[in-house]
Amino acid sequence: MGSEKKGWDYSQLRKYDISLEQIPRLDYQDPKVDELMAENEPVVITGSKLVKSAEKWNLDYLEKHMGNGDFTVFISRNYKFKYYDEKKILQKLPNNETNRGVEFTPPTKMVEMKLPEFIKRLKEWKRGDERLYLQQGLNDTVGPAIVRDFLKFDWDFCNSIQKKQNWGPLTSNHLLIGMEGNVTPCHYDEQQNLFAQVQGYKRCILFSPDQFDRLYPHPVYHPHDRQSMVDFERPDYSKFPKFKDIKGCETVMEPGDVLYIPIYWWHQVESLMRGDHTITINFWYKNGPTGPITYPLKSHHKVAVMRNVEKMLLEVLHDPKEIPPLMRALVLGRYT
Ligand SMILES: CC1(C)c2ccccc2-c2ccc(C[C@@H](CC(=O)O)C(=O)C(=O)O)cc21
Ligand SMILES: [Zn+2]
Repeated sequence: MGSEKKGWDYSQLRKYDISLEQIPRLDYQDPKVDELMAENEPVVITGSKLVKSAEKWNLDYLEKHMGNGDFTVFISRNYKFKYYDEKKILQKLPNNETNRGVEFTPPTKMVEMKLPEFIKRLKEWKRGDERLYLQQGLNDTVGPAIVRDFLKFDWDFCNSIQKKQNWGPLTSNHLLIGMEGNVTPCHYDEQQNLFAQVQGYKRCILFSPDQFDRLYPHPVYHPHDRQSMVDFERPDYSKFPKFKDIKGCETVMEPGDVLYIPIYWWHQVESLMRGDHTITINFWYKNGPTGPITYPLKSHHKVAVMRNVEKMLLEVLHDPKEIPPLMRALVLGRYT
């Protein structure tokens, strides 16, 4: 990103000790876009009209047209919005023991909020206040004008990608309204994601699934399943030594950009500091049928295998503490 007018500068990015390449930015008509997506490689698609009908979605327009339904808003006392799965907080073990001895305090609160209140708190926010992040699945509770804009998304564009890449059905669109400086910490999802930037600038840092052993995800049974345990701002290299070798890629998204976040790819997303609020719409698709399995397995297949092994071991051993000794006995000295 040279000196051309880009509407942001490096002082608005958080500093990490991570080596990052640039994610390619290609025009939506460039055939290389399809090639990269077919390889499950991330790419920033520019110039599409995917969410052009939403470019007028500023806060006043949304306040006027979003209807008076409740919206899901996450509240955090710091700038991080680390996702947790509520269903995994209080889980019963088969022998009726709760929590598997996991003490978990949710790092964010999830509340239902009317849009005018959310916008008021966004506008009145000052340093030290709690931060807010609206993350609402777009459904029919929104007002008719928003439905009209939604229907005017360039569905031919994303439908043609879905078909070309042989993806499964579109499962959801989420409207994300974040405060400047908000960070969604590093995690992976099990869906293909077309991440469309509508307002403001968002920095996306991505890592391939083969960086799994450098990002130390929480155990599968943990509420923070799929999220990295490493705090990028203060990495604990004694607990997570391989994080030092991490290799990733990044981009700063501008309004109109569409980032392809391939299934199982790790991503950390931050709304630029001092960059005003951001608005994003994501398009999540189920993955298509896995084609002919080739060997050695692709790294994202290995992640799926590891998840299944963890689930099976937990099912039979009951106690998570029994997993490391059993895995060591199985591997050390035998599969070296
Ligand atoms: C994980 C979570 C909370 C969730 C649970 C259940 C249904 C939907 C979603 C959902 C949707 C978007 C985000 C944030 C976004 C990154 C960013 O823009 O901050 C991102 O990570 C992505 O688009 O994949 C996060 C979530
Ligand atoms: Zn995600």
